Amino acid sequence: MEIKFNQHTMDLTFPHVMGILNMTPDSFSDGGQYNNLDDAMRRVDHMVQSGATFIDVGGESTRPGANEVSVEQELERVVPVVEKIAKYFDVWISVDTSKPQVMLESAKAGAHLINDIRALTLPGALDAAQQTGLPVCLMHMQGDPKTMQQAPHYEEDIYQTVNDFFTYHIQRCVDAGIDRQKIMLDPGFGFGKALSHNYRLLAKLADFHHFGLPLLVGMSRKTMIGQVLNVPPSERIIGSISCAVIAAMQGAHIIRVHDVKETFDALRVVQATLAEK
Ligand SMILES: Cn1cnc2c(O)nc(N)nc21
Repeated sequence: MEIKFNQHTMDLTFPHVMGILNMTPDSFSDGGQYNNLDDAMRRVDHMVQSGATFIDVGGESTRPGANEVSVEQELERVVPVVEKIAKYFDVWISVDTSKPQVMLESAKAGAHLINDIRALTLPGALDAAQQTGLPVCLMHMQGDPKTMQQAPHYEEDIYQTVNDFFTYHIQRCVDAGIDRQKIMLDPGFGFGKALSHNYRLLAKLADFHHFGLPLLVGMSRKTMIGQVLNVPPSERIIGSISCAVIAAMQGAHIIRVHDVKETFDALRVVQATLAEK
């Protein structure tokens, strides 16, 4: 599995670790420790040295209950960081945004992937993504971060709901001129889902391979782990690694995490196993 775009080839024939770089003051897990560029670059260096081959740069917290951020604020938080990572590091840069302007500016600054938790549904987002020519990750979410966890409910099987969501949004992107081969899919763990919804999606993750597209997953330190272990985010690393291994053993291509070194080592054990399948 590989994605070709703008003279780049993204090799997804092995599982990748995507390191999280929250440039937000309220990120639910790293508490916004990286409020300035130098701290952010030190964090990126640590994650790349630890095995991350993707860095996901976000300027708007997407945790449950999070407030929205202005486009100016998001541009200020994200674009300089994307620019500096592109200049100093050999790593795929993902921009975690729903705003068209942030997509366009980040692409100009050197981003390689658009990671939109809202699946390009804000006004102008679909066209902006198409204009960048970059690969896009389409993630399922019910509702929005502010309210999504108040009472998540699905009339039908969550797998079917997410599967139909992917079918619809892939077609929407193709109709807008985005090459189908540039699309990645993500079930959106924790985005408008109760505990059972999250684990059913994890249990059936491999069934999404029928689309023939890369799968990106993010479960790191999330409530779906906290609810099983009854521990705070800082004590969810073993649960997070467990989720990463369960996903990678089912062929997930990109695992979005806080704990890069630990996940990288776990994925190398997964790779050794899959190589003997
Ligand atoms: C920004 N962000 C937070 N959680 C995420 C997840 O699970 N997937 C993707 N694609 N992005 C996420």
